Amino acid sequence: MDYLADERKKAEFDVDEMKIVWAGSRHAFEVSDRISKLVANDPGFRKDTRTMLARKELFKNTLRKAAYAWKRIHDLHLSEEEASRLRFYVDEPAYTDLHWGMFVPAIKGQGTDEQQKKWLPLAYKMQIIGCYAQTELGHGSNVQGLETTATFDPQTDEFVIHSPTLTSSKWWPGGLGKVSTHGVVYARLIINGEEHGIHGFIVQLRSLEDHLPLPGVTVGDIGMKFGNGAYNTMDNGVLRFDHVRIPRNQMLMRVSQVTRDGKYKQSDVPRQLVYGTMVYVRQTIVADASCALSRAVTIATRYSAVRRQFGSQNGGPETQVIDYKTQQNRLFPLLASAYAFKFVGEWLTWLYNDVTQRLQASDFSTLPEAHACTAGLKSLTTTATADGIEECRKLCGGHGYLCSSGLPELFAVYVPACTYEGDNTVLLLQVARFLMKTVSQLGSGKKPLGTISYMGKIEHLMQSRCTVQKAEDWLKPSQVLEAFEARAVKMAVSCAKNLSKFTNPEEGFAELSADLVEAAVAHCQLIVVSKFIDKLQQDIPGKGVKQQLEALCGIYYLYLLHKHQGDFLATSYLTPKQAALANDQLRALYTKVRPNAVALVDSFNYTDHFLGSILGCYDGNVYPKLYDAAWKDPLNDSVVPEGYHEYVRPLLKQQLHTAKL
Ligand SMILES: CCC/C=C/C(=O)SCCNC(=O)CCNC(=O)[C@H](O)C(C)(C)COP(=O)([O-])OP(=O)([O-])OC[C@H]1O[C@@H](n2cnc3c(N)ncnc32)[C@H](O)[C@@H]1OP(=O)([O-])[O-]
Ligand SMILES: Cc1cc2nc3c(=O)[nH]c(=O)nc-3n(C[C@H](O)[C@H](O)[C@H](O)COP(=O)(O)OP(=O)(O)OC[C@H]3O[C@@H](n4cnc5c(N)ncnc54)[C@H](O)[C@@H]3O)c2cc1C
Repeated sequence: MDYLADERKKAEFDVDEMKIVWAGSRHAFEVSDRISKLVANDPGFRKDTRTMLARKELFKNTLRKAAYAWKRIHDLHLSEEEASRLRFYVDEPAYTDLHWGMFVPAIKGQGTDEQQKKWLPLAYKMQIIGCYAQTELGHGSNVQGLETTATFDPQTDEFVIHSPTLTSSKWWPGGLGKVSTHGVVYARLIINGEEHGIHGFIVQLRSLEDHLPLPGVTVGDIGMKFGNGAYNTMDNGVLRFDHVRIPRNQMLMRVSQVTRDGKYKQSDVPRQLVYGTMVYVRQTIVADASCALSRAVTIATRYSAVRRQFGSQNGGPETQVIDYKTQQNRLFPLLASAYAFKFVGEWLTWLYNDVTQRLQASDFSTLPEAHACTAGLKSLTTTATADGIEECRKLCGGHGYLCSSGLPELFAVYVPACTYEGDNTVLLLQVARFLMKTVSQLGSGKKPLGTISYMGKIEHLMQSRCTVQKAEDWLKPSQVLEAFEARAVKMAVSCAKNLSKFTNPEEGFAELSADLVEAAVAHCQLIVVSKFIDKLQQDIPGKGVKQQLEALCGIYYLYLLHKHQGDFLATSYLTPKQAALANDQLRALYTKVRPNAVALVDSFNYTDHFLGSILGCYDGNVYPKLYDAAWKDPLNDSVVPEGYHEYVRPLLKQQLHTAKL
């Protein structure tokens, strides 16, 4: 029986068409739908006991699943696209994520043609397994501060890789701890006693015969991480080198080269391309944020429609908690954010591909913008998603705290996204630097382009005032864009003015960094809002689909406007009355979305297997499933628990004795 059938009947739009919008295209939908069902129906990919397994068992099971996934990919002759969807729906962090997601891209992006020809076929066939070994015990954010050294030995035409201090131990790389045979290792290049900064080197770590560490290599796992199951399926590792020698041609040499006679040569590509893999991965993290958030929102929305508390009239049913405005005010902006992040993720993928093509044609002009966008949007979307998953847990009341809700594990797996691939604050400071540079160049005649083109309208935006007179005026895209642009420009200009009061700019930057981070957030929110609005300019087929997306877009920006009212008021763009009208419109949009809420999360097309949540199951039959699951807990295997006779019975006996006295 479908306990959510009444909710589904209320939908005012074509869910099948929305599924295609969410997937990105009909083709993407068909691949995703087919592969998600394939994984869901295969007992080899079960994950329902994951949070109960001890680490060793958990890890072995992950190795089994990764090998099984590889076998299925081969047996079924899956394409690259299908294989990546399969790994996604298996839904278990594994060493393969780093192999495919960082090791291979690092070689592709930073290796010469010759190096790619040698290493990529081995990696594609998984005849070698790689990780991305950059972070050290002492330094993660400050990449220039890494201490591992790679010293060129002209006698033997080799680099000597060495960990000179405890803090230079590599620490965190996923897949390194127990599995990787190779790593792209980042180290300080030294030639003839002279330092040339951080470079990537392909280093073999373990024997391909018996998997033992090669001479001079010390390697292991760094230990349990936050949560049950969760990211503990990954072998994040520690690695030390004791004068390990590698051939010269294992330095990744696309950006710079070391010649046979020890000359350091820089290509005509910018040095920052050494950071290229991080730009690539940050872009994929933005696309993934919408997946994690939409998953949590699906659980919270379905459960909120099933759950009833208070409000019974004449013995009738109680109120569905989704009908409380407070629940809507917490849930619907997250639903809207999931869609917003999807669309900005699609756009960012486009931007990344565009910059990659330009780089190949030696056009480096858009690299700073690509860095600022990937860094800023990675920070914005992962922070909102991690907070959003936790909010969804609270939206599910007490039951949200059970592992069977799926939310604790989802949070534990997701939350390190705020730290890995760049700490979110550190990344926003990068955006702030980019904004300050842009403001300082405004008078120079250099026209700001792309996501900062609004800075070109600085004179108008600094003077302009909001013209909203009634709540519906907040539905006009031009009005909304101007509001977000004026806020962003005014916050950036205010920071620039305050910075100019310092004689030492770096000192000023450090002192004002909290304000600079807020200016960066305002800029990034403008990008997300504008990309959502751009999406709505496209032809979107399907009955009612566009109207629903318009309502969600409105919720996204009006919620932000409400939450950051202080910025908009302080920059004098809005009056308090206009801010109140925005809030009226926001409530009206909640009412519009309410009957469509369950159908809007159905449009994500997640299987029950992928959701991994009793509260979020498609049929809404929550209570019997929760009740049954409780009895399956290993603690209920016996009626009297282990340890009773040892630790509880003696206490009870003692109490009986005291009672007699
Ligand atoms: C999935 C799970 C697996 C996880 C894996 C990991 O976590 S892996 C580990 C992940 N680890 C991390 O994510 C570590 C995070 N840390 C970092 O990425 C860097 O240390 C930094 C960006 C914070 C500072 O960089 P810095 O010390 O070089 O100092 P600086 O600020 O002075 O910048 C100098 C110039 O370079 C520019 N520029 C910078 N980056 C890029 C870029 N990517 N592209 C293009 N350009 C870039 C910058 O704009 C500036 O330009 P300007 O003004 O001269 O025109
Ligand atoms: C689950 C997980 C997987 C990972 N996988 C990999 C991997 O595969 N390969 C790899 O190489 N690394 C990996 N990492 C490491 C990761 O990239 C780093 O932890 C990350 O870049 C943050 O660096 P940090 O740990 O040095 O943090 P720190 O920089 O020490 O951050 C500590 C605090 O200091 C603040 N801070 C730091 N610098 C500044 C500043 N300039 N201004 C203001 N505040 C500042 C930060 O905001 C933060 O609050 C992984 C990490 C995790 C958690």
